[in-house]
Amino acid sequence: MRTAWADIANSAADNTAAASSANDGVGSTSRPARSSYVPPHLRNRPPSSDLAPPAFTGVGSGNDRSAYGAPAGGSRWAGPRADVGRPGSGGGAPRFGGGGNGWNNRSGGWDRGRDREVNPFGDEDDAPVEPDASENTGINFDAYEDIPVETSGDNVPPPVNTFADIDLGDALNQNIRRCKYVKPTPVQRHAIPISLAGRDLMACAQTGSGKTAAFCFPIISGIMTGQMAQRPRGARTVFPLALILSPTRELSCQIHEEAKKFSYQTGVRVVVAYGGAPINQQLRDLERGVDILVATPGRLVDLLERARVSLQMIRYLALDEADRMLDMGFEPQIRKIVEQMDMPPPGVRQTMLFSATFPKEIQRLASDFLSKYIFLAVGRVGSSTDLIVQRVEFVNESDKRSHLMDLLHAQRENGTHGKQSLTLVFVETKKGADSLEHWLCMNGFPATTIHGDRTQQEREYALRSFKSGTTPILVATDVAARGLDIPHVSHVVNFDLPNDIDDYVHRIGRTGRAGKSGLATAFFNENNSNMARSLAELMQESNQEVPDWLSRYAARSAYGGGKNRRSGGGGGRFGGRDFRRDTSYNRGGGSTDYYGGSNNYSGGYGAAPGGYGAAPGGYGGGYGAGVASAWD
Ligand SMILES: Nc1ncnc2c1ncn2[C@@H]1O[C@H](COP(=O)(O)OP(=O)(O)OP(=O)(O)O)[C@@H](O)[C@H]1O
Repeated sequence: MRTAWADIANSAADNTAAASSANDGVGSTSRPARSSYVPPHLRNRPPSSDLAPPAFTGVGSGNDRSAYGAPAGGSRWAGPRADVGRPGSGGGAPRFGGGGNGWNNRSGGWDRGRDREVNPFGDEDDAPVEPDASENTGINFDAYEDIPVETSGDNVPPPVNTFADIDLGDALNQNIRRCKYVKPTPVQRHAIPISLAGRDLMACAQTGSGKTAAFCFPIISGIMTGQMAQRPRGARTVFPLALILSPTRELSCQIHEEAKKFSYQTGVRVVVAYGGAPINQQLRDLERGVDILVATPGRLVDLLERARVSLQMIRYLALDEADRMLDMGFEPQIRKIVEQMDMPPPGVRQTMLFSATFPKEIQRLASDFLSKYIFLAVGRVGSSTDLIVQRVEFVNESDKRSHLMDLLHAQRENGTHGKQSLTLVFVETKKGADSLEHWLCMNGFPATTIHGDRTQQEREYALRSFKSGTTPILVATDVAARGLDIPHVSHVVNFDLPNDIDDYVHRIGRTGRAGKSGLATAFFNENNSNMARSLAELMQESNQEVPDWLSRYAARSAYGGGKNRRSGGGGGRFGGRDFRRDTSYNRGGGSTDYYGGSNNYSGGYGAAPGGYGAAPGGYGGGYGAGVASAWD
């Protein structure tokens, strides 16, 4: 692994030399006035006269995004790198041969007048960081190595094995080292080259497997190195180049924090906007400049309607938890943002959709937002990682509290209920969350709660208190089910099971992240019989022991009950993966409208077991009002 970083270091040294010889002398010597626009790739350039403006090589592109500046991944400084070896490089992502050192080796951060970039890595100095064997170094990441990967679409760029295989630029590489990421996770290995090649992407990979970096790295790198058209200067309107949407405020904040780390000293500025927090502070942040806007849909619509944000210059659109963003709760807002405002259309902007789950009906909806996209599945669509030990226990409604108490006592006795071991308990309703929290506290188990009826301040306080271990139990509704990356969550309890197996996958995915193991316990009773079959299948698929009684429930129950989205007529859970391969969607047969050409489907999964998914019933899913209201 160290070799990989040594490779980067060596290539960086080479690149420095290349950059200085390629550039001869017209750099700006003074900091621009606050009002003048400075393209991101120029912001961190040394204030000396020894750097020339870039020789834009106008490298060819297989995409047609040039109307909005350079083709995504197409324009790089000083021509393509020979060692990148990306396929279809006509439309590939040639890199700037100088490796970006011309501007990346400056430690000053943003050039925006009064702003000084805070070091998101804390007090560490700026010395290069060697990977530390204790954290994020890929321990157990080997657990992901033999996961089957499926890609489909036209001319899929091959995966890379190391970060050194992809030229993300020195500043970003240094931040990757600071994050102590030694090697890319499987989804990163596949998704990053695809995105750097300028391709649209629908990516499905297990919870906790590093999807955030998989969409952030190409965006940051693209903004750093791309030739962007001059952004208009509205009186108070800002024009971000990238938009990352996520369904909850907390997740948007988390992505913002991550993206700030990845973009530290790159000159790329990331701003977050989300509901429940004072808009004025967010407006002030936006006014200071924004390249990447991370937002929840509601607050973004507000900003768009006030004309404080324009999407006219968007080059990159990423939807995290994309299936959630496009289901019934959010779809109208997302359509408004993406289709009815001023965002460039698919094929002009680059669109990336990520989630751990992707029901086929949602895939079909999502295809409206994409152009000639590549479908990537790392592991089975909607599967959970077998790093999570799943247990299901039959517990009657009236016994749930005492059963939970037994579990917590056992944890305490085993010494696993310390600061380093957090327990997340999911319940169905907001009232239920408050009442369980109160009861736990009364019984000597410090707990807090997060749900949609709490103020944003209370939600943030609860999350902080949980993360720090002050209250090692968090009782939550589905507002905390997706995306949150909280270290040391060792146990997820589904006190109330959700009505949708995908929600279960996301909930239990709050543990067993980044190669670490975790435990998930579900309380099951008669009220959950519509979940029996999908739950048993999911457990089987993740090599878990399925109790006999659950198998009997599963055998009795048919798909299609309740709100099980899996029952949808899209072929079911274990059918084909990319919905474009499903004959019921394949209008023309053979090569379809969706592919826009031949495909190189490289699947490798066995046939669907047991005829699952043949059940009738269309997409009858959806969320009860109480659940939906937990979201932003
Ligand atoms: N290459 C890497 N090496 C080591 N750790 C990594 C790497 N990439 C990501 N991580 C870490 O893995 C954890 C999970 O990443 P992330 O939150 O992006 O997962 P995810 O796939 O988006 O999960 P979810 O589906 O729950 O949203 C994070 O703590 C992140 O810092």
